[in-house]
Amino acid sequence: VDLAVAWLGIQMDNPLINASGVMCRTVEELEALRHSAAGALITKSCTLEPRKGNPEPRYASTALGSINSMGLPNAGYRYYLDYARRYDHEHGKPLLMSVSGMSLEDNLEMMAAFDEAALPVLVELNLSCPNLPGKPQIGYDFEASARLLAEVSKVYRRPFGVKLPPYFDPVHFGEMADVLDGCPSIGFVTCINSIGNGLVIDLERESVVIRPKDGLGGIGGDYVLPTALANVREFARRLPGRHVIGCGGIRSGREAFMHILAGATVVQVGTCLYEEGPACLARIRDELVYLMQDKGYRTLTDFRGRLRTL
Ligand SMILES: O=C(O)c1[nH]c(=O)[nH]c(=O)c1Cl
Repeated sequence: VDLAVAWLGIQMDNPLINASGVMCRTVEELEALRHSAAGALITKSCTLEPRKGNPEPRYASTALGSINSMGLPNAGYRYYLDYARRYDHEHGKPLLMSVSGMSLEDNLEMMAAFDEAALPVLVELNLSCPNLPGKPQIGYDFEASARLLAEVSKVYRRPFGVKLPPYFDPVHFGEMADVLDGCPSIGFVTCINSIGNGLVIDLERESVVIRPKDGLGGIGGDYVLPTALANVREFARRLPGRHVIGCGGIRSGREAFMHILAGATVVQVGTCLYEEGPACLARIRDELVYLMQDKGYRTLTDFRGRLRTL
């Protein structure tokens, strides 16, 4: 069995990447990922200036997944750009960079800086952070998304990707696919970000479990798998010439297989990585190999996008 993937000019020996935000905020965390079984790694979404993020507790796990309202804590884009400058792109694993500006101007300033640096990285522009009080998710505003992508394409002259929030209606799948179809620079879409503004309740304490936003936060883990798979399949169908990165609910080789069957080129692991640590990537990789062997598949292309309908 061969798990190799070649896409958008990068080669990965397996399709597993961390989800942006998990185990990727500091150089130490990124180096731990680089030494893990990950096929590639992505940095925490960065902003123009460093941010402390929301007050804690801002992350909690449950039996079925996680809730977070981190508030974009990060070291600022210069820190991640510096890491990318020192990175051994030639011999190391591919490096992806997540960008999540607090405004159009901030996004343009950061993307221009990444363009100027001309590093062999892939940029994932985050349209879907659900945890900035008072700020709507760009990904749910189709005109704002189209404007942002048109402006970014002028300052960042290479293919890049977007991190999308989950959509829940075929009309919205279509409207966002039209926006992305109209932007030739989009080489990939990552589906999905956490399901925004869920509420987890601690029954004993009769209380919420995170401090920000009176307990509201993005939901990840088992809760989101069906929604993640639907978004992967719907965007892969609507954007045949672009890659889809599957993210949401992956905690074993089984869900990784499902995402690829639904059309994902590669997949990202979030909540499971946060809870279990980088060792889960080797476990998931091996589970995927065994599952492919059981099913008689030799490569990912043997089944990618071949989800049967009834
Ligand atoms: O609160 C966060 O930092 C955060 N949390 C998420 O679940 N998704 C995001 O894109 C971001 Cl930016």
